[in-house]
Amino acid sequence: MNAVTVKNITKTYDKGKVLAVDNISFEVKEGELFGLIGPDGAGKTSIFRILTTLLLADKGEASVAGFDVIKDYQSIRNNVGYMPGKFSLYQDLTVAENLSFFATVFGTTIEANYDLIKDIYDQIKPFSNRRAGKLSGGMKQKLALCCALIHKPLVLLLDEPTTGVDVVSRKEFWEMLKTLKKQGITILVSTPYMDEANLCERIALLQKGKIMSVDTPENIIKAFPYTLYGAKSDQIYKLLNDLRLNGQVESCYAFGEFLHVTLKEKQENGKKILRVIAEQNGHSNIWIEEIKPGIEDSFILLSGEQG
Ligand SMILES: Nc1ncnc2c1ncn2[C@@H]1O[C@H](COP(=O)(O)OP(=O)(O)OP(=O)(O)O)[C@@H](O)[C@H]1O
Repeated sequence: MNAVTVKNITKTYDKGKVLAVDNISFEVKEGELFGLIGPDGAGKTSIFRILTTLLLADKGEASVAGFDVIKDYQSIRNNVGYMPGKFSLYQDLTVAENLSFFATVFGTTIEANYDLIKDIYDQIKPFSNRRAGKLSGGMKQKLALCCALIHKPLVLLLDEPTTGVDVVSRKEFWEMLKTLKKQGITILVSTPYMDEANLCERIALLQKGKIMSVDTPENIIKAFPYTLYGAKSDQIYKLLNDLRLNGQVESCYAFGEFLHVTLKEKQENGKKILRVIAEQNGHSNIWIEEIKPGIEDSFILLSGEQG
């Protein structure tokens, strides 16, 4: 059975003027760790709010844990754990009070489901009397996850849980998700960070309310149809412009300290062609190597194809 089914969902705002979600469909299998990957404004939060019954879609159907988002909204609320991007904690309540509040709302107790949250809660237990508003970003995130898990949900929906959190906490958070997955919980998580896509079993790449691809990160990367080159010289910005203006170059964009470049035609001697272009434009300290594409490269390519 699918844990989440989204079928031809469309959502607009402002009397149809803003198209936030554009006829999207995807499925999350039971026990899967599935990522919705896309930049700000791609439509991630709208999808989560539809799946958690907080927002009505204009068109389409969706179900979570076998329950329809409209007909069975009450059952969804009881079987889904939701960690919204913002405002999921009561800042004036302590860590322990937040947790017991969420347990009470769901008609359970902290003790009844403690085994599920124990490993995560142990990390914030020393601060159980501290107000949530006074916690660090990483600790807030752990507490919010405990609150979303306290009623032992079948499906966990996490909207940008690692946005604004330091690198170490982000890493710890993904470790926690792996452990929860092993305990049989289905996880749908959104993120604008492309590096986190590789930590999911399958992903949907989302842009301007449309899904561009749904597959494993490995397959999405494998489908990248060009040979990719990394390039730099002592005038990197000039090199970017020079390559973009050259008729043989298909795409060129800045990526960290390098440029990522593809050529229109598959060439045996692509490295040499790029070096000659750079030299003809007066560059020195030229470095050009064939490199492996990543999810970011696939995302940029698919975004371009989508226009
Ligand atoms: N209540 C609203 N009224 C009007 N437009 C909205 C509303 N909520 C979202 N939008 C617009 O819909 C689009 C999708 O927004 P959504 O919040 O779903 O995307 P997102 O991927 O979660 O991005 P973010 O991380 O910025 O929230 C954006 O263009 C956004 O400005």
